[in-house]
Amino acid sequence: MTEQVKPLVGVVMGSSSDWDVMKNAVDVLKQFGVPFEAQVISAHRMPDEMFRYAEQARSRGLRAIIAGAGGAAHLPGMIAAKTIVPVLGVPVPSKYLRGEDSLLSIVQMPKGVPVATFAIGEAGAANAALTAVALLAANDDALATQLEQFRLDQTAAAQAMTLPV
Ligand SMILES: Nc1c(C(=O)O)ncn1[C@@H]1O[C@H](COP(=O)(O)O)[C@@H](O)[C@H]1O
Repeated sequence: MTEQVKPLVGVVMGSSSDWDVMKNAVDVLKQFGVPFEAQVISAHRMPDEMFRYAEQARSRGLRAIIAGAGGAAHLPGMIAAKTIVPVLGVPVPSKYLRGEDSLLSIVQMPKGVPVATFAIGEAGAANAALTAVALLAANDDALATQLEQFRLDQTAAAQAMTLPV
């Protein structure tokens, strides 16, 4: 029997329709070898499951929760209301308001219940995961070295950019 690695990061989203955006977070966690779990939890459609997830997050060993939602995006804030595990909120682009509604729903938290809020869409999801990696790297030298290398590679790629002039 193989031993299950306990997830350190939880990735949750309000709908499977958020996956194309939120998979950018999952891809980063996979790239860094961070144990994670990913699932649909909707504050509006699954409130009891959402509270249970938030209440158990810390005792289950999660160190960060990446929560993405679109429109009336209450999921990140309501999870943050029920746990002290850092919540990283990702506004998913919405059908009618291009995600500006999602962004404002997530970012305008009352003082005392923070959600670290990222940019709308794919870059926001990837950056949320990179921030989760950085949080974990504070107590993990190997992960810190990996993150340093990622940034060096990124710098080299930018330095190698040319223009068609
Ligand atoms: N904002 C929320 C929440 C929530 O905050 O709990 N639950 C679902 N949704 C959002 O509704 C949008 C449309 O969902 P459907 O595609 O399932 O109709 C999605 O972007 C989802 O995140």
